[in-house]
This record gives sequence, C-alpha cells and structure tokens, in this order.
Amino acid sequence: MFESTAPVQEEPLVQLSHVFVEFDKLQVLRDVSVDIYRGEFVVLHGDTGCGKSTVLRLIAGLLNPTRGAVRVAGEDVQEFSTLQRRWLRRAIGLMLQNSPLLEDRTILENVMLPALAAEATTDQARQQALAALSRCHMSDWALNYPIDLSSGQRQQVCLARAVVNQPVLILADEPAAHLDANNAQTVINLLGEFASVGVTVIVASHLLLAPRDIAYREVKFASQHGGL
Ligand SMILES: Nc1ncnc2c1ncn2[C@@H]1O[C@H](COP(=O)(O)OP(=O)(O)OP(=O)(O)O)[C@@H](O)[C@H]1O
Repeated sequence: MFESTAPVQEEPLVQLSHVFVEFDKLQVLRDVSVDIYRGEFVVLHGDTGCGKSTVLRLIAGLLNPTRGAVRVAGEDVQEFSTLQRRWLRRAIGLMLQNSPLLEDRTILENVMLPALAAEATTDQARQQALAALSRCHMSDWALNYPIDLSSGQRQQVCLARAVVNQPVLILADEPAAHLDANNAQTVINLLGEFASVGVTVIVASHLLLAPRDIAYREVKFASQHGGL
C-alpha cells in the first residue's frame, strides 16, 4: 500500500497504525501504517482520490478511522479529551484545499482569524499575524484584499494563516495545486523553512514536490479503488 523508511528516532509525533477508512462501501485506506517524527518534512504522494486528504483529516482529528489507531504525541486522537482537542487545534496549522480567504477582509484580518479563534486579544492576533506574514514574505500585502493577490501569493497567505498560532505540525493539502512551477516551488520552499526550524510538515500532493535545501521523505499511496 505504501513505502516508508522512517529513520530510527524518538517517539513519533504522528503515528498511523494499521488504519482502515471506509466511506459506505468505498474502501479508501487499507492497513496504512506510518510514523512521522518531529521536524520531518513528509510528502504524501499519490494520484487524485487515493486518500491523501483523508490521512490529513485523520491526523487533524476531523475524521475517525474505521479501524486502527491515529496517534499524535503518543496518544490516540479518538480518545482525546476536550482539553487535548483544544491543544490539537492550536498545535496543527491547517492549509486545506477548500478553505479560501475571506474576500471582504484584508490579508492581515484573514491571517488574524485563527489567532482570534484561539482566544488571542486583537493586539496579540495582529502581532502574530504580522510575524506570520513576514515569515511567508507577504508583509507588504497586509492591508491589501485577497483580490489583489496572484494564486501563488494567495497560497503564501494561506500558509501564514496556517502558522499564525505557531503550530508544531503543519498539514498542507495540495498547497501547490493550480500553481506554475516557480510559484509551486516558492510555497514548498517556504514550508521547508518551517521544517528547518523544527516544525513537522506533512504535505499531501499528487505532484512530487521537493523543498530546497532540506531533507524530505516521500510516502507513496496507491488507490484502493482503481483511482480516477
Ligand atoms: N466524506 C466522504 N464520504 C464519501 N466519500 C469520501 C468522503 N471523503 C472522501 N471520500 C472519497 O474518498 C476517496 C479519497 O479521497 P481523498 O480526498 O482522501 O483523496 P486524495 O488522494 O486527497 O485526492 P485529491 O488529491 O483529489 O484531494 C475519494 O474517492 C473520495 O471521493
């Protein structure tokens, strides 16, 4: 089902053990096991529909496996308490495919939203958002609106929004979809910069994307139902 050669290290930050996912009668994941360690950059690679987004949703606690266990920081996500779920929401920076920027808010306001949701004050949220935009090389656009941005810049802002609460783990679903090669590489390199300072980065992509200057690991997925 997948090929993975994890380095021997400390306890994995993320661990899928013999995970199966079925939607009605559609088997999407069959017996998937993978360990992902702190500071790793992992690319989940496979064709459209093979279940990469499903893996990200499992890790984020947005979906439960039909069978098997998904552990984050050593604990089964399904058994997380309310407090642990709150921690998980802050610990994970989500860059999902279907979470567009709000067009009637400035870039800064968009990036502030997850910080406000995590109960930062407006001033704190603004400072965090400015720092996140700076790390994603988008400071100059803070007071613009999404309509002013290119597709690549939008993805950079989506990354800033994902990291505004300084997550330990970034889950990025097809971050380079619809981008040309240069913009795709820019976004992947930015994700790589986070991994280089110890953030774990998991990217789901049908393209094999390699960050510049840092090691990455590819985990290959094959469709359980013939692909699309
Ligand atoms: N909630 C759901 N109910 C029913 N089927 C679902 C659900 N979520 C996903 N699927 C199906 O599971 C399969 C895997 O979907 P998933 O989005 O994980 O694939 P993917 O590899 O990420 O593809 P893509 O690159 O297109 O996002 C697809 O056939 C999809 O239609």
